[in-house]
Amino acid sequence: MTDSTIESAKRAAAIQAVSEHFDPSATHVGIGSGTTIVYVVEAIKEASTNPHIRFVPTGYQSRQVIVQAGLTPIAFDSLSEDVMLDIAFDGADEVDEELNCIKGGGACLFQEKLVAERARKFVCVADYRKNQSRLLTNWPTIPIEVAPISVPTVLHSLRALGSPNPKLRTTLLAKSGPLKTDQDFFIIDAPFSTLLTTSDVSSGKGKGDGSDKTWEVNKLSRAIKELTGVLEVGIFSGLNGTQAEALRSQDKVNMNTITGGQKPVAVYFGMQDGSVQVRTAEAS
Ligand SMILES: O=C[C@H](O)[C@H](O)[C@H](O)COP(=O)(O)O
Repeated sequence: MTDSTIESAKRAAAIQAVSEHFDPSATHVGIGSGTTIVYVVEAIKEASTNPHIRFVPTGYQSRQVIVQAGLTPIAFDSLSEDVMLDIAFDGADEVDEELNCIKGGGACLFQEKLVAERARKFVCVADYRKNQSRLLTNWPTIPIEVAPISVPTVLHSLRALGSPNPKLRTTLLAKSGPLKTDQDFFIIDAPFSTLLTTSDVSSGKGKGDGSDKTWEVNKLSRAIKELTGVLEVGIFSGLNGTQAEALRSQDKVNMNTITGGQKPVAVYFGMQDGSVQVRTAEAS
């Protein structure tokens, strides 16, 4: 596989995702982070002449991409409480067959989760390397954003949860040291055994509660999030925006629905042969 095959795959997936989900009459659109989102913004720029759309970035790089495309950014915390984003687009590091995602490979995950949960529809765009049936198949670790002072404690707790060798992520620069996120926090990358899906647990393939060091996606996400010092976990799981909205409209508000959905309603994978494979919530 060449770099140009991967880049063409990302571009093809972005073009199709935007043509099938971007509505030029939208008012608020979330824009994720990473290398794939650049192609999404290019495709949106092509498709839209509406100057009234406000684009909500998920961090510094994301805001730069919006501004460089000549689009208008608006800070997440300047949105009034009742405003939902019409849609959010983002990349992913790995996606399983139930559309659970690992994100944070580029150190953005906290703002990405805020934006995904605020969107009526969250759509992911990725290349073929990210397309797996279970999480932690090809992508090796769960990225976790933590308060700097908590690093030793969180590393210790992650080992207790079954992660063999969690590591503080460092910069690749000559001046070495921990990598800082947009919140000035640190990232820990924690490996675990390949994660079970909810259907694996319901069909008796394992308990997924970590008792034998094997975890189901949602259970692991919750267990890590509960550790003091953890700001956010790079697992996007649970409900998608459509499911969360349906429950909210029936007044079935609980801890899973009050914050909105984290999972995408659709993932577009650019393939090696130039085609695009689409995985949707209905099919999962
Ligand atoms: O931290 C970065 C984000 O979660 C990205 O969306 C993710 O890492 C995918 O990035 P890329 O599109 O560069 O593969």
